[in-house]
Amino acid sequence: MSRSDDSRYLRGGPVAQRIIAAVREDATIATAEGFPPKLVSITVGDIAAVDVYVRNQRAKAELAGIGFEERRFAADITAGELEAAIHGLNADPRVTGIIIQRPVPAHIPIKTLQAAVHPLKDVEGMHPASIGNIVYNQLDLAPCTAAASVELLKETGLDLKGLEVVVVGHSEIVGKPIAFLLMSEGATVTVCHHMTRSVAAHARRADALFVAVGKPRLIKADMVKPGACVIDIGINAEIGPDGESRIVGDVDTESVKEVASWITPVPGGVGPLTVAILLRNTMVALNRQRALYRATFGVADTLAAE
Ligand SMILES: Nc1nc2c(c(=O)[nH]1)N[C@@H](CN(C=O)c1ccc(C(=O)N[C@@H](CCC(=O)O)C(=O)O)cc1)CN2
Repeated sequence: MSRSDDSRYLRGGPVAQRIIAAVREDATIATAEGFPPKLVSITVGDIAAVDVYVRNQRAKAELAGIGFEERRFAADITAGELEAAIHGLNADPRVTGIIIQRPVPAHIPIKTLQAAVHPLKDVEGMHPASIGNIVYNQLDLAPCTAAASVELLKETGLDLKGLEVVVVGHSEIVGKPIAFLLMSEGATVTVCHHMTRSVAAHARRADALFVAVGKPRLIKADMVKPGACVIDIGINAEIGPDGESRIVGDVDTESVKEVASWITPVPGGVGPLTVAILLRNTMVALNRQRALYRATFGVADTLAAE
């Protein structure tokens, strides 16, 4: 069966379109009221998968009526120089959201950069003070890839309460937030990582399996419970047999789709939804800024546009 007509594929595109249409309405109103949303992306160094992400962010931000600017920095920039650039963006009232694309080079402590972003402009909720919100079940602004992955699981209609979920990968931007988001929904969550003794043994028990490790085709059919939902979060660039660069996930899709009831394709699964959620988060951040202006200055909240 071809990719286009297989109902087992859980596609992010249709959900992303719905979200972007709603964001567009919000952004149009906010702009008319003198508060145009503007997202600034910070990229450090050259990484092909990140370039794909940023290209899609720009295209979808334009569709949603959100201003988008990319600031690119050389891989040998210092952490101090980057922090100074971020402080400049924090102080600029025209900038309403900041995203730091990951990964950054090893000499830059990512936590220091995230902590430099003003929490009100933190569109990923990755400031150390913001990431704790999901521990407290405040879920309206969560890290985008994690939120997109959970949103796709919800599309299956499975009851999340008590669902056996296994997350392979425990990064702070994807695996850990997924675990917290799912616990908030009542799922029973197991997180596997590089010290887990048998990832396969855990994975085979899962009603829903999330994979985010950056290892092409790590998960094979014999690691998946029949009827499970498999959410593939891997974005790995590789050269295909035709000599062209292509993106593949962490799941061996062709074999796993014979066992799973749902599987996210790569590309076309979590990726498009990640971008849509980033734009939705951008509006959540903007609305928090507006609420603060209102609380501080009364009704006038047109400062950003002036
Ligand atoms: N600050 C962050 N950095 C990173 C995150 C994140 O959530 N926040 N996650 C990944 C992002 N990423 C890979 O580096 C990535 C995300 C989304 C897409 C994407 O749009 N994919 C689409 C389109 C593919 C295409 O046009 O060929 C899809 O999968 O269908 C690409 C990459 C790491 N960094």
